Amino acid sequence: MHNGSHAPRPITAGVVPPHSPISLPHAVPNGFAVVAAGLFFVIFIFNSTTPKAKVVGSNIHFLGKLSPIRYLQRRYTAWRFLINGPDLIQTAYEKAGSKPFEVLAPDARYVFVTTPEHVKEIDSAEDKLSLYYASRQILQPQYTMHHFGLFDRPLEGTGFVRALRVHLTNKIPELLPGMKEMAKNRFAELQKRNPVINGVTHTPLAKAIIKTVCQLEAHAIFGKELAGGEEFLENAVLYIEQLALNAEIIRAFPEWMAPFVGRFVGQFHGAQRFIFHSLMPIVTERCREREMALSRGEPIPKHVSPLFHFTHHCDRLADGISSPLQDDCIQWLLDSATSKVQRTPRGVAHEVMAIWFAALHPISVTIIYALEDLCLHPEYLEPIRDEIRTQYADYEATARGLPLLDSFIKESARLSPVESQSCRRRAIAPFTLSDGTKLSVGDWACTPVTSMMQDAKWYPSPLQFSGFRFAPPELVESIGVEKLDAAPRQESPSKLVEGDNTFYVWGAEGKQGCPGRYYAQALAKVIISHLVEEYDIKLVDPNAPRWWTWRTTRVPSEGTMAIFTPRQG
Ligand code: HEM
Repeated sequence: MHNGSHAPRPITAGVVPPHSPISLPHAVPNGFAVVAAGLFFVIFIFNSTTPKAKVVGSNIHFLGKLSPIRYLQRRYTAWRFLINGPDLIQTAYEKAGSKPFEVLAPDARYVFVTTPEHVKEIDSAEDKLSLYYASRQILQPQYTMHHFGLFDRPLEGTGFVRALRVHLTNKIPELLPGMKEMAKNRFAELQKRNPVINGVTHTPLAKAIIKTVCQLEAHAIFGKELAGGEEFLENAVLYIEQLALNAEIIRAFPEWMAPFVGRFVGQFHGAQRFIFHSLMPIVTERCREREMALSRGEPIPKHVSPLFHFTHHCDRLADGISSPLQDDCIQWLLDSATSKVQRTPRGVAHEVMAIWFAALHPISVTIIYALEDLCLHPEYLEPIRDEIRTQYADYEATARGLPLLDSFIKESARLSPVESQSCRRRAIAPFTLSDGTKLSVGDWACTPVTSMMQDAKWYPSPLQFSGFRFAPPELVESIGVEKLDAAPRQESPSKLVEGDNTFYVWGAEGKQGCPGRYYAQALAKVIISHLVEEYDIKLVDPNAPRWWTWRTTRVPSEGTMAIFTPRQG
């Protein structure tokens, strides 16, 4: 078992620490433990025999087809997946070669594929293998996103993908200057609340980064009215934590019990209601404005993001040079909606809540691990700082550049990815891969993203951290540091946002891949640039566990403390 400290084997299974999104109580009374164990056993047996295992042609074996011992072994492995997922995937990956392989979880059978041909097959069978239904199973949105899911998303695609892939991506150059200023202010403000020990501020790294990212993303996604309120921002983070916990509880039970369990657990967690009811008046007003403008044949009013008011864009606007793209995510969703229901206030509010879930966690975690890696591999700091000092202004003006930082983040994401499973598609109809592997309704197709990114077939010295592995070779050579020059590199340079047949961090390369990736990498560059430029950073305990795992997700340890010392000059 690996605990996430900086030792080279990054595939981990960890213990669940307290105060984590899915934390367990420290000490439980004995009587309670017995009842909980009994309940767990009942659920275990019950869940193992629910209708989802009885689909026609399923490869999930149940009691009738297997010996009782074999059956119990398989169910035990399935439940072990919750705390040991990445290791189980890695073991199966190593055995399978390039063939598809199966890993069982308590509530699904996962079929992992690794060849580009198979990935293409699973990505292009949208009528049978659905990203949307996989997401629904993960998130349980009916119970965790204030009754989202009352309508089914049309299979031909949705407006929210366009809202992010086209509108948000196009807007990055205009957002960038305001983002840095906002990151600076937010981080400094959060620092004031952190404990001072022996005259030094100790920063809980995960919390500080999540809250900083939350502030920046809230402006782009929820709009200025909401992003300015501290209570709203607190609830925006809490909503994700409660969602993750509630969805896990619901998934521990058989599917037919979800409505009861979902309604029950939902009562204790109010952040989803807070977010929904905060959004509704704003979205309703936007819908009304839009309808009125359309009925009068007038242009639809645009809402300017406050990020524009920070730096030189402010001057440009003052000079009368305005951009036609001055609006926010609520606006883009309304503009991009493909059905009437998605243009209703409820529809838009739900889409915003779903986007928020996709947006906040993975990029925050990517930034946290990259900062930790910078502390653990300080030899990269000076070249990166130098690049920021000499090229950040260009980056801000063009949204292009910072290749060393880009490569460093990519290497960090390769060795400490947020997820060990990507390209998830749930079978909504039976499906057969070209090699004859069958998926039944309810099974999932997916890729073993961590195992592939750490395979010596494609990555030389795959477990060695090489921060400039993906940077252009002549650039690395020009730094003139032998140690960095000698570290393993890929045959061709590539950028963080570029996926390929061995790098599925952003999902499949087809139209279903992550629509927020360009914004995500900009956010990471802004926040990391600001922090390394303004502070010397060190970890209080560089050997402490960095993460724990739940299913396939690597959750940053809340106990990781860092010291940010303002740099002179
Ligand atoms: C490091 C950060 C991020 C990572 C690693 C990441 C990764 C992914 C992956 C693997 C998928 C599934 C794609 C597939 O299965 O083919 C996905 C989907 C998605 N991502 Fe990201 N993402 C990140 C940041 C963001 C951000 C910042 C946003 C929003 C601004 C976003 C919005 C979405 C949405 C809305 C989807 C669902 C697309 C759909 O259902 O069709 N992501 N992302």
